[in-house]
Amino acid sequence: MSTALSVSHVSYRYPLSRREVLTDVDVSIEAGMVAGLFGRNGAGKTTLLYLSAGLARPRSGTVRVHGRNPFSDATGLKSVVLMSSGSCLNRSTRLDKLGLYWARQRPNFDTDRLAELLDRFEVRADRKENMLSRGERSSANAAFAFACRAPLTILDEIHLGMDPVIRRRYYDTLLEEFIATGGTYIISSHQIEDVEHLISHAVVMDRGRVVRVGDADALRAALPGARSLTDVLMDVSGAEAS
Ligand SMILES: Nc1ncnc2c1ncn2[C@@H]1O[C@H](COP(=O)(O)OP(=O)(O)OP(=O)(O)O)[C@@H](O)[C@H]1O
Repeated sequence: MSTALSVSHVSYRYPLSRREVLTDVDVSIEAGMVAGLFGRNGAGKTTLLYLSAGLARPRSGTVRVHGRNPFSDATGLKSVVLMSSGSCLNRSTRLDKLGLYWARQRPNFDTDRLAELLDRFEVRADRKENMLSRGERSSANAAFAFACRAPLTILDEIHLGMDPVIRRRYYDTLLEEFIATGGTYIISSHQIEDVEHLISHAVVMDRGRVVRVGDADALRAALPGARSLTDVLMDVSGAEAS
């Protein structure tokens, strides 16, 4: 089995900040799985995903996507797509036109799939990003992420703002894409119960460190009485159930 994402001894501090937000992080995600990244607010999840997508360079350590450096290697960069619920798309270009542009930049981009998913998520393809509601923006981002058909797809809290109907369609699409492409997907979400049944591997972060990693069933089984990965998260962060 090949490794989709390999993060070794990565530490990171934001420019102008003196505080290290990632400390000696080691994560390895095998290709062809859906993995979940969990942790409390400020744990460092988005920062880790940012580095994994080559959007910043670690202060120390290495990040590899399918063996390539996503920060400095154009092939590595095209092997990964990271989308969140915020503003990820060009604001002033119609989504269908933007899809044509993305197709020129990304080798596997599927414009027909983009049109199909925008329709499924009820986002008009003739809209520009700056005309979308919060939930529609998340849905458009998800449609672009899936249409990339990248070897590694990273979805960072992308469900935020989606209504329950669209959210269910989004999770169904994730499963459908995974089965159809055999690609690797990393989902970061605080709604652990929503994604727990989709993932086979989990990474749990706490205060800039990876504190649990491995098979999701094994992580649950290792904690006596744990019914979900939320219990594992509560345990690692020393939080008491209310
Ligand atoms: N641009 C920035 N400059 C300085 N510090 C930052 C910056 N962005 C994030 N941080 C800090 O880095 C730490 C990790 O943030 P990050 O966004 O990676 O956490 P997270 O686990 O994704 O949190 P959340 O679940 O709240 O989204 C936090 O303490 C945050 O305050």
